[in-house]
Amino acid sequence: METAFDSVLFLSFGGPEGPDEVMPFLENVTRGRGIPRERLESVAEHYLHFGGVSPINRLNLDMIDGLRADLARRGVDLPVYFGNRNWHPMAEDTLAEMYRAGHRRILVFPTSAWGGYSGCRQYHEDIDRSLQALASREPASTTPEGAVVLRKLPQYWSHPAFTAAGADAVRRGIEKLGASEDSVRLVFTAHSVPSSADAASGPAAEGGNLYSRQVMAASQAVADALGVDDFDQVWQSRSGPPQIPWLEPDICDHLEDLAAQGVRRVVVYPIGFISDHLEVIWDLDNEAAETAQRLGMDYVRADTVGTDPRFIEMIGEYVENYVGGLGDLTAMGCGDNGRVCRDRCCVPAARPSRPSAPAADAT
Ligand SMILES: CC1=C(CCC(=O)O)c2cc3nc(cc4[nH]c(cc5[nH]c(cc1n2)c(C)c5CCC(=O)O)c(CCC(=O)O)c4C)C(CCC(=O)O)=C3C
Ligand SMILES: [Fe+2]
Repeated sequence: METAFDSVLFLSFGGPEGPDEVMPFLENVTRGRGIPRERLESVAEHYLHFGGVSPINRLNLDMIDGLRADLARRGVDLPVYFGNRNWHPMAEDTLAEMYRAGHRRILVFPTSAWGGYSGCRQYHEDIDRSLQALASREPASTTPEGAVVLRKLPQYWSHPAFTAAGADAVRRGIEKLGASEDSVRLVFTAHSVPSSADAASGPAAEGGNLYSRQVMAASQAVADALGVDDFDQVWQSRSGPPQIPWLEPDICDHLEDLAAQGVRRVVVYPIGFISDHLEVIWDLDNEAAETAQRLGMDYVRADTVGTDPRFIEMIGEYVENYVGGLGDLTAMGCGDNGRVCRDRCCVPAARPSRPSAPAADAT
């Protein structure tokens, strides 16, 4: 097979690997974001509750293993590298390593399914920042002969495999609750974002709110696959000062409302994330689970898609479709070298780029 692309960068958020890394990691995440210090300290405690280790890196490496096997099955002979926005291995370092290994045409798979600033644009910014770092480390990368292309793969929130894997996760969650006379309320959750950032994403003609509209459409698709008419869309893990509006309702407030309505059994599916990382295991398995328990509700948190074979195959399918250089460049979220997406996906930026690069050299 002729390959226009020679490698894959699996690009994610990053997470600490021990107690000493928690604060430096959080400082990278929140640099220039105006997140109150108290919020940082309480989030640090969530990480410290798990020994300062976020499961996110291991979960990403598991998906990468799956992807490697899937690519081998397809006969797509591309190495898969791993890099992050906020912690080691930093995307900047991984890109330099890839460059030194001779890779010049790189497909980037982001671990966010979504559009909008946090879901899409920030990954373009990571690519841009990594290229800037490469220019100073490897000046040849700025010459025509040494030039690099990093092509971000499209958003996959509407891919049938994402829907099917999610529907099965919910099905398993419902089974875990066990049989009962009482019906089960299905609740979808995704990471909250500032309402202003949500409003600013997506074509103005369509009313902005790209991220929340995508999340709701994805939830609707999973509900349809399950034949469920009644479900709720809620949000989680908000940060930022309380006076600034973020997408609501929050999952815990919503559980209170459901209990007041007499709902006794809930399955919560974190459709906003692709692995059971800290935002899932803390905010849902601890906080929301405790809230449900206090309210006397039966509560099950459904699995994220993670290493579900259909989801891994979806990633492999994207790589295979784009490897020859023929993939659809107009697909939402797709773009080269950190240049913003077509279709006015996450333009205009809800916020300026970060004022400075994160501490890529910190250990
Ligand atoms: C839309 C979205 C996704 C989904 C898309 C995607 O997956 O990319 C996501 C994922 C994640 N968010 C994560 C962790 C954090 N997010 C924070 C802060 C923020 N997230 C935001 C949005 C999102 N976040 C926003 C608008 C902020 C405010 C500050 C800012 O504008 O940047 C903070 C700061 C502290 C706090 O929570 O206040 C942390 C620690 C982890 C890693 C978990 C682990 O370590 O296992 C993951 C995968
Ligand atoms: Fe985008």
